[in-house]
Amino acid sequence: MVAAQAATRDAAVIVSGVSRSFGSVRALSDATLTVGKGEKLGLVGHNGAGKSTLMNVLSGVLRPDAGTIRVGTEVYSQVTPAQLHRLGIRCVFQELSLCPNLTAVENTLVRQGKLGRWGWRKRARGLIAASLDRIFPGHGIDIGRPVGELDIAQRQMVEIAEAFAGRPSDIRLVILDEPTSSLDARVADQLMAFLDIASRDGIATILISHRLNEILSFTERVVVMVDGRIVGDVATADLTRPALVGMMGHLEAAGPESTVAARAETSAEIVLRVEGGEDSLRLVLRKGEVVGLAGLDGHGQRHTLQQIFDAAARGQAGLAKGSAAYVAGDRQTEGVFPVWSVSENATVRALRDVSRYGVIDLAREREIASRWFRRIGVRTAGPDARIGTLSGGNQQKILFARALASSAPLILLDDPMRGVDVGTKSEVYALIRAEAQAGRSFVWYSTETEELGNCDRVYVFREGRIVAVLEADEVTEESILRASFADRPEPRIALEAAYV
Ligand SMILES: Nc1ncnc2c1ncn2[C@@H]1O[C@H](COP(=O)(O)OP(=O)(O)OP(=O)(O)O)[C@@H](O)[C@H]1O
Repeated sequence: MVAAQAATRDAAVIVSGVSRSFGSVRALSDATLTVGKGEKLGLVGHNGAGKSTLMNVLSGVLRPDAGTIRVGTEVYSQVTPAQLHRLGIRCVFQELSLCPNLTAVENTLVRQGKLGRWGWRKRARGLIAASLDRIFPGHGIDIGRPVGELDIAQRQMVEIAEAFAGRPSDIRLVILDEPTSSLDARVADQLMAFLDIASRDGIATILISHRLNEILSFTERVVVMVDGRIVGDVATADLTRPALVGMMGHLEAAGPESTVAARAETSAEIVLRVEGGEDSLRLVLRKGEVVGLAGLDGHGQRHTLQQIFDAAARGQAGLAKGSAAYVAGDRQTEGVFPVWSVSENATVRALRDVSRYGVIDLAREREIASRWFRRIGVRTAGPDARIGTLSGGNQQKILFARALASSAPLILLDDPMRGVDVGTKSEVYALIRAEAQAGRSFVWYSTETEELGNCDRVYVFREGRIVAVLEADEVTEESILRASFADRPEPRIALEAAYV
């Protein structure tokens, strides 16, 4: 395909003919790529296309089977992560890589290595605090807390700040794998504005993202991967969204992702009501409806979902016991069972359906799993593959299959499309609508504004309260931000909900 490679003399890094296989899966095939000094490069492709594998080779985490990496004047066929860190190549991993029992400050020491024997804590604190303040002004993160106690968006911010900590002249290239997948629009914008500054400082970035609008707005050049190969390399100015989706392969060239128009019957029975006091805005969910939760991340949306889930798990507040299934976006801490197979992960919520007299019927387990994998388009080597061998987006799809394969009438979605590719997303949106039409009800928290257009109604949260209700056609980034920052008296809502 077209080659719009950066000029070699200004190259920060040159990857030549790199391949990597996992057993029979050829994850990366003869990849060749030049990243220019200070360049903002986008890397896109369907789930399992090989993007993370390329990044892992570039960061020294994976050894390539063939090919070389050139950094400055040196050519390497194999490098260690420590070597690459010294050469100024840093990564922000999709499955965040911070040690959860250490604080952000201690993690900085682990990353940076040499901070001296004495006073390292103060130096590490200074580095991470400065980096967080520079990229995410007003972040409010306590860098002295163990990282495992931070929510997923905060962990993502710390991971990003770690990668950019230090003098710009020491950093050559930062690869960011889905860095905004848990960030709300405001924080994602802060990051994008910072990437411009980094670029002016001579730091090159590779942005891997399924948020194609982000790729089109913030990069200079886009590289497209399909099935382990680089199939396109185009200046962003010459691209449109449909053209980009088309280049990503046999995925439908969808327009904007919010394509699900059907509306639920307004007279359908109410299945859930989250009540406040007088004058407060309440959340009402009817059978067959899809309602969205929006607003800046961390303003009570996730907490509300968890309260509903807990009430359903205990059979309280009018909800039948076990009537809700939860799809977590934070798959690392709340989602997958890492040493289980993909079918075990998918059917764990439907154990009653796949067992007889307390014994799991393996054939039935595989049958249910395979059916849902086909519906959701999971790419896996087979139902017995370990879930950890799947690409991030495919792992996320398994969590979806788990919830939908259960018989729960109420599905709670906690920003569930993290890292899912654009083609699959539109299929999953249609699937959600089909399940809603069949009588299931959905409460869907999303940090992606576009996605909320799929909902019948959207509730905007601010400081633990619902401050606005938007109809689907009123949902825009601007209307959500306006409600999120509205300077007016707010109705009080008690999220210790009363359910019907
Ligand atoms: N450790 C592993 N063992 C076996 N197969 C693997 C392993 N890591 C990756 N793969 C396979 O390699 C292929 C490429 O995966 P990769 O994670 O690079 O995709 P990706 O483009 O980053 O996808 P996503 O958008 O979902 O993150 C997939 O088929 C995946 O299942």
